[in-house]
Amino acid sequence: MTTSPVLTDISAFLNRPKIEIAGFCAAAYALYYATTAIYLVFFHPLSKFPGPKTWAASRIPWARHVVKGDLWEVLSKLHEQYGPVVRIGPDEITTISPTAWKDIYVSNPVLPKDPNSQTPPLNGAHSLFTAAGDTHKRIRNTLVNGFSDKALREQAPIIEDYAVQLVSRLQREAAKSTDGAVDIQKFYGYATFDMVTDLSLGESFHGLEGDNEHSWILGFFFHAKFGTIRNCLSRFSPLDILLGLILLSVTRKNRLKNWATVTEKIDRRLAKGDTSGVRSDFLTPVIGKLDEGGVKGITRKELTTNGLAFVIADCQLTTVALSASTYLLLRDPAKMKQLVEELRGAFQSDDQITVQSTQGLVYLEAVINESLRLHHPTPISLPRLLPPAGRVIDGDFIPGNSVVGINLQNIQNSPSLWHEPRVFHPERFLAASDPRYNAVFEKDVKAAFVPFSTGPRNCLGWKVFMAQARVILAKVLWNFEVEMVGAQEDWLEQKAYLVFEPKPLPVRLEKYRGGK
Ligand code: HEM
Repeated sequence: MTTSPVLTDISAFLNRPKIEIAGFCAAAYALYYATTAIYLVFFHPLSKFPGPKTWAASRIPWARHVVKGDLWEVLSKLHEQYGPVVRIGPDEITTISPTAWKDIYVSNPVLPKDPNSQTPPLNGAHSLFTAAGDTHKRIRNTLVNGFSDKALREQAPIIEDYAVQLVSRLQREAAKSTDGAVDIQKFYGYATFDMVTDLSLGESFHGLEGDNEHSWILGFFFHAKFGTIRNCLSRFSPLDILLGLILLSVTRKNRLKNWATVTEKIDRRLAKGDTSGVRSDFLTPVIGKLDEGGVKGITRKELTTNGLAFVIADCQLTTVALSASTYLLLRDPAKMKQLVEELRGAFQSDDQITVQSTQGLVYLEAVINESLRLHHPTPISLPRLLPPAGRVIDGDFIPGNSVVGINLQNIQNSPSLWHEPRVFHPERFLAASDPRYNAVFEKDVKAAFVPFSTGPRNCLGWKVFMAQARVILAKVLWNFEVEMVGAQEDWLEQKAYLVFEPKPLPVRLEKYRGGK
């Protein structure tokens, strides 16, 4: 039998010195990499969009900044250099065009989230954040009534009660602090954690009463970081699987314990049944809609996953937003004075400050909006995957299977859309008829400000957030004269992994002696 010439060639090749074989393989890989890069940069359907060539050729530059936590900052510079639409990866573009909101997040059929931006749930039960298609619709339809205006009115006592507790705790902290400094960011964390655990799981963790639950809050920020890096590595599989396995094994004990705690609380809450009229929370309208078949309502596991997701979203984002508002006001005493005058003019005593009574305080609302604009708690892109046929987005045809998104922080801070975008001007959000409004703000493109996203996947909890932010800020600034400790010049320079990483915000608090 004669040996085939191909096999003879292969066997001759394999008999060459190992160093030569390794060199050949390296050269072949380099050639493959170079030709792919040339294709991606010059011939790929996305090559018509501007952007750095290195980012078009490979995911590595993008991934480097995800891991460093400064992607939001780098993207902002790229938009200034290249314009409203920038190619930031071989298959991804980002836009800060306000007219793109509708095409990307609202138009039918709704574009799915980019799967690479999602950490799959460990137990298979989706939260609203990770669910897709009909599962998302079913879960959202079941939970939505817990977030209506009516539901919020009934939930208000829970929010108000913890805001009262926050003021007492701050008073105690200020009294016992040797240098008078209190890290207000930490206590905002406790207050929002207590509020949202009560609303989502039926009982609070009592963080404001003791310090025992701070590890949960810090754990959420750690998981946001881990999740972001894992999702980034899913572009370089199997690195994501490896990282996942290592971290999952390290955190396994803790996760199981936390899951058991949350499940136990949800079970206890469900056992209480419909408590409307006595006490309302996010679960009140869901009682009776449990369906283990997952056909109509929601399964017990899904309810637990969603309960935990609400806790994480609220506790992290609301804490970051409240800390940013406080910091920005402290840096600008004239704006702080405006707000304090509005609050102390509206309320003679602390107990008048409620979810309802803080509605319509225009300067307070302007401060919350301007803080969200300047320092969005999640300065991320909301990436969506195009169908294979592609789609026209904002007048441009985007080829199939590309990823497109709007970065919340970038669109809210672009000099092309805002007057002095990095300056704190709550006045820009006042009505044009308000004497404090200035015509310079007519340059602002308000359609760019969509901090809770839009369409069927917009934020379910935005009204809850606004209620918490109004009541907490109003109570703290009504009750205390607040002063910053140190200059804290670079406080806004924060790393972001899905969420801005918390930075301590030391303040001095002195009790306000006015009022009743
Ligand atoms: C400063 C506060 C908040 C901001 C800026 C914010 C922002 C957002 C944004 C931009 C999205 C869309 C995410 C995406 O498309 O990938 C979202 C979704 C969501 N948010 Fe919020 N959020 C805030 C607070 C809250 C709170 C307090 C809750 C619950 C108590 C909440 C619950 C949710 C849920 C469940 C979704 C997923 C909705 C869905 O996909 O159907 N958020 N949020």
